[in-house]
Amino acid sequence: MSKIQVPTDGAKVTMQDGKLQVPNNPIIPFIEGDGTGPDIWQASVRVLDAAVEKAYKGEKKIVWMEVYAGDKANEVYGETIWLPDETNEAFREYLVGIKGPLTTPVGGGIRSINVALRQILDLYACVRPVAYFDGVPSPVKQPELVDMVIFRENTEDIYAGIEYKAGTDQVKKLVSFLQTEFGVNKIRFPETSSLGIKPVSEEGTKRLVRAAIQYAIDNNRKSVTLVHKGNIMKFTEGAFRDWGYELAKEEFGAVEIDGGPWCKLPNGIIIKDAIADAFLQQILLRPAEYDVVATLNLNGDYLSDALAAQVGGIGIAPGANINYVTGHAIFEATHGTAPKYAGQDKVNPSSVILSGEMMLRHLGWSEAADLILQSMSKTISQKTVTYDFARLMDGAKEVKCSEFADALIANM
Ligand SMILES: NC(=O)C1=CN([C@@H]2O[C@H](COP(=O)(O)OP(=O)(O)OC[C@H]3O[C@@H](n4cnc5c(N)ncnc54)[C@H](OP(=O)(O)O)[C@@H]3O)[C@@H](O)[C@H]2O)C=CC1
Ligand SMILES: O=C(O)CCC(=O)C(=O)O
Ligand SMILES: [Mg+2]
Repeated sequence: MSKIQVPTDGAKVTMQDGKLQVPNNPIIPFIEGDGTGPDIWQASVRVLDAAVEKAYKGEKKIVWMEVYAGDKANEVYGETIWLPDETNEAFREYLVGIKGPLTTPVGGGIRSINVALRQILDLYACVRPVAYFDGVPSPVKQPELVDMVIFRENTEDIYAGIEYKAGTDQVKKLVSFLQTEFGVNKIRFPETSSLGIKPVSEEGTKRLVRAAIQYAIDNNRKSVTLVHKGNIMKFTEGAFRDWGYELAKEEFGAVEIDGGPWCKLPNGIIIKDAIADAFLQQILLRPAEYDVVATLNLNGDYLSDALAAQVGGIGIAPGANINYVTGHAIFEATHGTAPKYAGQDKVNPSSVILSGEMMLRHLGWSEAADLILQSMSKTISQKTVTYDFARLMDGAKEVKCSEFADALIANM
């Protein structure tokens, strides 16, 4: 039986001829999230609604529709249900949605619901902009030099969840197959190994790199860097690099610089690559040299949190999961459920609010999105901040999660 209450006063976002069609009263499905999710969502939704109201004076309005996943799905649907089919169907039907973080247990238990949503809806690009707001406390000397947008492949790599546990019949069969059919003798402890499989495809790589290059072109960015560990994982991460360059040449007219492999698009955008370990030190030492980044799933996960830390932490790190072909998109913060702060009305809601800002821009409601950015800058410059910034800022006024939302609304 359906538990989702479909609002009667809204209309669907649709996709026609590759363009999003957005009514003035779009129905937007949302998942509140686990842990600190409910506190953050309650603060964020007020800010998003206030920005839309201020920008469009009632002419446009988001019609929210709650859908369930994680702990709340358990409460609403019963103990074994974490991601109901009708939640997937709602995101499929209404195209654009937003979610809070959901818990994933370590070692055993359910596989990630967050990853499942991306896979089920084929949201192949995880887009995470990382930019600095003046006044945010940062561990680096010149955080303002960080202005990057991560395009993380979101459906492949070891996140595909193809893993076999040590000691099981499955892993024994797989080890034996590798040894007998392929002569593999490099599994150091075959009796006690678990195995994981890392699928990386040409199609998966090319659609992600295509999105990253198109984004760079549309937003006048300077470069796209393919980040990989292709010296070690030659046919997965190395192929990601090669397919990326190939696509840049075949579809975007890139030509090699000084014999390659770096190349340049006709409009001057540089396509380059970096090995992931070196890249992690370069972003600390020379962040201004990097702009749009296209990378594989695991690298992108690590990189997102590391880069977020450079501009103030994952309290202010937004993101989106997008399929540019079907138009499906779910916006979500980079951070997780921060469970130790659950129910304390304490954490920073900025990551979800800025994910909402990305969603408004994606819907074409840029006036409302701009209001959020302006008010975020103003509020931070007034040193009215949540605990995460307050603990590193001299003279800050520490406010609760909900009070930070109040301050943002007052500053619009
Ligand atoms: N997309 C998703 O839904 C994601 C879900 N997860 C899941 O979340 C759960 C917890 O993961 P964990 O590794 O602890 O990572 P979290 O991102 O949840 O939290 C780690 C630390 O980051 C800081 N932090 C996180 N969110 C905020 C915020 N909104 N404001 C201020 N600070 C924040 C806190 O730092 P401090 O302690 O210094 O105050 C917190 O202890 C796991 O089950 C994990 O799988 C993780 C990532 C993404
Ligand atoms: O799904 C999870 O629990 C973690 C996912 C994650 O860390 C991410 O997507 O950045
Ligand atoms: Mg992560």
